[in-house]
Amino acid sequence: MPSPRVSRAANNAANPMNKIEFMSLLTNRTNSSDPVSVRHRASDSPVHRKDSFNSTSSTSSQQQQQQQQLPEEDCMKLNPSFLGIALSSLLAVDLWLSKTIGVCAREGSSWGSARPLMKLVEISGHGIPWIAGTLYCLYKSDSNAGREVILNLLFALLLDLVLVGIVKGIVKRRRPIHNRMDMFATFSVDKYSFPSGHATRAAMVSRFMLNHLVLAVPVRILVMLWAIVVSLSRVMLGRHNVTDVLFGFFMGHMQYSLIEYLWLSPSTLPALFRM
Ligand SMILES: CC(C)=CCC/C(C)=C/COP(=O)(O)O
Repeated sequence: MPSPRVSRAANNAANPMNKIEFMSLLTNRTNSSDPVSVRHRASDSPVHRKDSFNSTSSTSSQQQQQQQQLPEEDCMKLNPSFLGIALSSLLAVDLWLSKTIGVCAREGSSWGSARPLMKLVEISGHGIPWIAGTLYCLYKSDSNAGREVILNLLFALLLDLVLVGIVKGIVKRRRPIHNRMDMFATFSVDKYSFPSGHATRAAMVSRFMLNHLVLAVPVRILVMLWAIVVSLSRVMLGRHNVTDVLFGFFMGHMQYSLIEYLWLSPSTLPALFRM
């Protein structure tokens, strides 16, 4: 049986690269006072070890410069930032929670029998009934104050469609894979899910109604519940992830504040109110 020393020597003779690589590691360790070798030692990644072999076979200054840059690149790959980890974790929780809540995503899902009811809730927050209803109220309104409020609601609904379309087009987040795309009347950007247009509309319209209509307390509670149910139904139907709806709800509130700021009135836009 050959001794370990003899077999190692035989191995090195068979594969000279082993010996060279071993020597290059040794050189890096022994020259610890040399700043360049300390830098080399900073990375023990296989990529870098391969490069230290190259440095022994070629010593051009360009390659040395390249080697000095590599450890920092390696660090970036091996140590992702805290923000990166936090975002990936949030995404994982979002996907898991959305799949868990998506109990009406299919007829065969655990709450599949409630799907037709959820689709009615979906239509109650759709843009077409809201725009058509607002136009009808505008046509029927006989007071200037009423017309002003309804015109601003129409403006808010149109602005919502534009802003949601822009954000969806920029973010381009796909709808959840468990969603069945059987939605009523959609635009091309509605293949994207961030943010939920139903959630923005529900938040904005409910705030608008609570602030500009005189409503009895039970009706006010119903309006708030409607906004919550419309938003929740988006995840239950599998149309959206939780973060799409949460951001949509927040964006709807912001849109309402924008409408308040841009409020159209006979003094700011007299031509619109002369009709
Ligand atoms: C066709 C019109 C006037 C509006 C489209 C409304 C719609 C389908 C929005 C998408 O909502 P989600 O982003 O919540 O799925």
